[in-house]
Order: sequence, then C-alpha cells, then structure tokens
Amino acid sequence: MSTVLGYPRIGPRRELKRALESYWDGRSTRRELEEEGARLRAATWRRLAELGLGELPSNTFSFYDQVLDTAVLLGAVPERYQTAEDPYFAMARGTDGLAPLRMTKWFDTNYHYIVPEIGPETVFTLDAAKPLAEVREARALGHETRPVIVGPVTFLLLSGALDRLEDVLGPYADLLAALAAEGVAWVQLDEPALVTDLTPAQLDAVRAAYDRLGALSARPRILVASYFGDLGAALPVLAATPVEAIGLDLVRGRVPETPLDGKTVVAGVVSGRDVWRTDPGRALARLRAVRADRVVVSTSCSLQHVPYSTAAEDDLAPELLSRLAFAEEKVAEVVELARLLAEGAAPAVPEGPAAAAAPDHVRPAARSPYPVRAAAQAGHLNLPKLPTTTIGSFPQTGELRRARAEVAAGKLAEGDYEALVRREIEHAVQVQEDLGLDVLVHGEPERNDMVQYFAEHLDGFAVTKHGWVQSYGSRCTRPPIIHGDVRRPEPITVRWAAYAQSLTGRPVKGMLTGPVTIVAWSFDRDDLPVRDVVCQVADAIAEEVRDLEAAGLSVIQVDEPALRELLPLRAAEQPAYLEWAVAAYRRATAVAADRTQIHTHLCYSDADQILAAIDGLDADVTTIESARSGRRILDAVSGYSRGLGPGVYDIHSPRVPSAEEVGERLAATLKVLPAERVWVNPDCGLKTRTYPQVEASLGNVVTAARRLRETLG
Ligand code: MET
Ligand SMILES: [Zn+2]
Repeated sequence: MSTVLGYPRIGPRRELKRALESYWDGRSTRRELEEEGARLRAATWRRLAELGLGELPSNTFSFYDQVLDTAVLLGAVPERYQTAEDPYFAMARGTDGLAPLRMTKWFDTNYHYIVPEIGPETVFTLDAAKPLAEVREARALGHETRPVIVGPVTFLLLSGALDRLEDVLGPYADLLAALAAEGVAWVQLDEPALVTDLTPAQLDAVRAAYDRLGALSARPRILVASYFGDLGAALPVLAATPVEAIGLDLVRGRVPETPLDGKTVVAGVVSGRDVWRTDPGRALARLRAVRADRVVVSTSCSLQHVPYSTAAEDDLAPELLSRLAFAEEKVAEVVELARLLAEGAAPAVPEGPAAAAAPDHVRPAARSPYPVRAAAQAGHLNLPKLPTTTIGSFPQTGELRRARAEVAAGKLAEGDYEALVRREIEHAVQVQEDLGLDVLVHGEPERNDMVQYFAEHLDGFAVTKHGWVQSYGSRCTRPPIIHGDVRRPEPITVRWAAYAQSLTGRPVKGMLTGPVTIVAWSFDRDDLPVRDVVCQVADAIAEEVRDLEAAGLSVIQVDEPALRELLPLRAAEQPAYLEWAVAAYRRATAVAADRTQIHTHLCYSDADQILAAIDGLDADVTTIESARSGRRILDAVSGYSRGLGPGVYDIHSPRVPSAEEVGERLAATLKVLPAERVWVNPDCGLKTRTYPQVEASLGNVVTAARRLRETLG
C-alpha cells in the first residue's frame, strides 16, 4: 500500500496566492475564493489518483494554515475575532482594529503556523464542517480519503496549553464519531511534537489522549503520524495505545528495533523535506526492516515543504534534473516502492553520484582579541558615540522590480539595468548623507532576495522557475537548490559596495549573507553533511570579505538571521550544531584585518535563546530585532561586551516612530549596556518600506541619537 502524509496546496502556479490576495484586496468574492480552493483540491486528488497512490489524504488543503484550521475545528476562536467580518482571516492577518494572532516557525521548517490562543477560559466545541466537506467533496469526485487533522497533543503543546488536554479530547471524540458516521475508514492525527524532547508528564498526556480516543466505539481507524525526527521514548507509549497505525519518519528517524505487533506502520522513506530522488535500494532495505502487521509506504512528512513538479523546470541542466524529485515525482516514488515491496523485488536503479570530499574543518579562525580590534577600528573609523546605521536594504522600488523582470525576459539590456542599480545606489547614499547617518550602506538594490542573489552567483547552486513552497498564508519562497560543491567564481557584491564607497567620505558597510542562512534558506544536497556544505559556503563568503576589504570597505556585515533555524529539535543535538555553526561564521569572517569592523545581524531568531552562540560569533557589532520583543531581549543582553545595536525602529510596520519614542528605547538600552558599545539602528532591512516612511523614521532615529549624545557629553 502507498500514501502521502500531505500535499502542497498553493497550486502549481501559486493559484491560491493570487486568489487569496485578490479576495483580501476586495477584487473578488468569498465565493470565488472558495471555488479556486475546490479546483485546487480536485486537481490534487485527481493527480494523486492518476499517479497510482493507494490511500489519498484530505483536509490537507487550507486557506491559510492547518494549525489555525484546527483551532477553528475545536471552536478556539478568541472572542475579539468572533464579530469580525471574516474571523478566520482576522485571526490570520488582523484587521484595521485587531492585531493578528502570533505566527511562528513550524518545527525546524521554513513554514510558519498561527499560534492558537488558548486560555483557561477557552471553551472547546466541535465545528467539523471543513473536514466533513472535504471528505464529501472528494467522494463526489470518486475518491475515498483519509482526513488529516493536527492531533491533540501537538495542538496543545504548540498553544502552550497541554493542561487543557481533558477538555479538548471531547471535541476530538465528537469529530471521530462524526467521521465514522460519514463512513470514513481512516483518520490521520498529526503529532510532530512527539519527536521533540518530552517530559514524563507530557508522555503521560500522549498515553491518556490515545488511550481515550482509541477506546471510542464509533470511530475510524486512527493513524498517528509523527514526523521531522525519531519518536524515541514516545514510540513505546504510542505502541501501547489502541491506535491502529503509527507514522514513522524513516528518513530522519530509525527503524524501530522491537516489532510493532498488531499495528500498521506508515513508513516515511521518501523525504518530504528535500528535493532529491530516493535511493530505492536504501528505502527498500528500511521498509523490509520494519516489523509490523502491515507496512504502508509513505513520505517522511507532508509534501507541503517541496514544490509541485520538476516537469516545469525546463531551464535546469538535464543531469541535475534527473536527480531531482518534487512532490509529484515523490508520489511516483512512493507508488513504485510499494510495488517493489509487494513483489519482493530488487530495485532497478543504481546508486547516486559519489559524494564530494569533505572540506577540512580545522583551519583556525583567528582574529586578535576584541579589545585590540576595537582600538584599531576606533582609530580608523573615527565614529561618534551611539553611531547610527541601518541593516542593509533600502526600499525596493516598483521600477527596480519591473526592470529585473524585464532583464529576465530579455526585454531590457543588462547594461541599462546596471545603470538603474547605480542610480538607486546614488539615491540611497544621498538620502543617508542628508539624514546624517554615520555608517552607510549601498542599499542592496541589486538583490531580489538576500539568499537567492548569492545562489545565482555561486557555483553549486541552481535556481528554479516554479519551485515555490509556502512560507505562510499567501507568502511563498523559491529556495535555491544546492547540488554540488560551492565555489565563488568571481566577486559578487564588491563592485556595488565599492561604488557606494566612492560616492561618500563616510564609511560604507559591505553587506553579505552568512553561510548558515544561505544554506538554511536553500534546499540542501543529500550527499554531504550539512555542516560540510555550510563550511564550503563560509569559504566562499570569506573570499568576498577579503575582496571587499581590498576594495576599501572598512565595515563589513555578514547577516545570520537564520542561525536559530537549523537548531536541532532535540536538546542533546543542539550544542554540536551551535559549535559548527559558529565555527563556520568565524571561518567566513576571520580573514578580516583587525581594523576592519565586522558586523552581524540577527532578527526573528529569539536572540535570547542562543545568546552564547551569538557571543561566539565574535562579531565586533551585532544588530538584533528588539522593537517587538523589547524588554526580554534587553534583559538577556545586559552587560554584553562587544558592540550591540538592539533595534529602535520596527520596520515591519508602516508607522513612523517619533524621536521621543526612539529616545526612550535608547535610554532603556543605555541602562543595560555601556554607551561606548551601543549602536543605533532599525530592527531589520528597509526593503519592504517606502522612501517617505524610511526618511521620516530614520530622521527621528538620528535626532534621538544626537540628543542622547549631548547628554552623554
Ligand atoms: C532578514 S535580515 C535582512 C538583512 C538584510 N541585510 C537586509 O537589510 O534586508
Ligand atoms: Zn533582519
């Protein structure tokens, strides 16, 4: 038998994105949006059936997010949203008068879910309309399906409310009864939280939940799907409950040593997290090692994390294309593996290409101690106290975006585009000089994206045409694919930064993306450990640092906003990760001379959770998000010994902060850090803002910094 745990839903050409945005902008009706949703679901079921998949999932579609859908299913809609015109999208995106619910990363993926708001007063009541409607809709098209729902333990753990387990199990039981009444044979309850470190009390909750749901008389058979890692201690707990099937991630996790008697194992041997073809020999060996009553071949997790199909990628080299598998191709692999398993046959396909040599990890990353560097930089840069700077990008104008699209389409000459980029740099530099900022940037007008731009200029990366994956809601990204050894054939950013520096007497900060972030926001290769790939990227960035320095840049920023993202889910594996991630960063930056000031920038990365690692980066100046996380960050960084710039301007909002407001934030910072170490900067890059917003806001930032400087004498 064969199945998949979930499927992409944004549409092969991002149809859902367009339908959502048109509805939100008032250009189409709710009904038109619903119709597009129905078309996408029908197309998915038809395709899965055509590919020969045995058991089809349903309820994997969502207009925004599956965790939000589960909150609605359980009636957990906070009161303030209930009277909104469209409560669902009000929770997801906010309205004029209402802030949206919080959003955060789904385990260690780049997908973001909406965090349900569950308090002691939340009343749970079942609203099973959506899964029931999808079951009926599929049936009308001739498909029996297995509805997929986020399971109670994961739902509550993500909501920080596991103490409400008793109360939530009632609606889950009602749901199972409703599905049984509908004639549904199987239901899938997703429990990825079971692959994280669980306390004994949390394991008790797993046992209680599935003993209770398993004991119901009128219910479909239950598949508890775990993914993103090994179940560890949760496996024997689940195995002892009456659930009929357990989904195991056999790409990241191990084949259980003990037999799972009486159970079906849904064996995830085709990775839902990468873009590579599965080695059929290894997959079959794992499938044959599983001891259970029945084995169903599956993906390691939902395929929502990979693009639709490689068929649309006609620009990729045939050799690379032959190694790739996106969602459709992975479904075909699952079907083929199920056939081979049933026939007891050997696979016909040979092994993949030989692995590349691992780089040496030992090259020492040595800069002088910070006080020595700080003195050299002070003499060289001559900056005032509380120096002002920005994070790198300036507003990306519509003209620039259009021009980039025209170059890609061959409608605009490369030279004309470059002239436009230069004009943008001139403008950004002029604006910064007029505002009186101390350390300038060139504004990153040449970059469509902080990772993709580097991917396009490094060997070993490929960029797709339609390889979109959902990041959140209507937001999609097109991660580059790392497919070979990474090398920098020629300088990437040097001419832009050097041009900006030629326009001003003030220091310009060269702007690079760090090795961990480049790899975290790409699809990684599968034939080399990730730390080796990061190490190769670090060496390429080090060459860029050296060339920027040689071109006369005295300040260089290497951004690592994704440092926290690759953090392993299990605590035991985290120290080793942080150690090599930090080592890679130092490898990228240690080539800099003492008098060159190295900056780094981190945002949405809960800086307080990885502060020791941030310290380990050994950057001369670190700028972090703080306008929104506020006090917590300041408490955490209190007494930090090198340059630090907690953001004083929240760039995620169009609002212009007043000089007084910025002054108050700075004063709070000066309570926990010595004035010699404090930098004044926004939370993040300015590329999503407009020039009028940016000029007004940065004007107030500079004013506030100047006022405080005076009081410091
Ligand atoms: C997500 S962090 C962004 C950093 C980048 N240098 C920018 O300013 O846009
Ligand atoms: Zn940022």
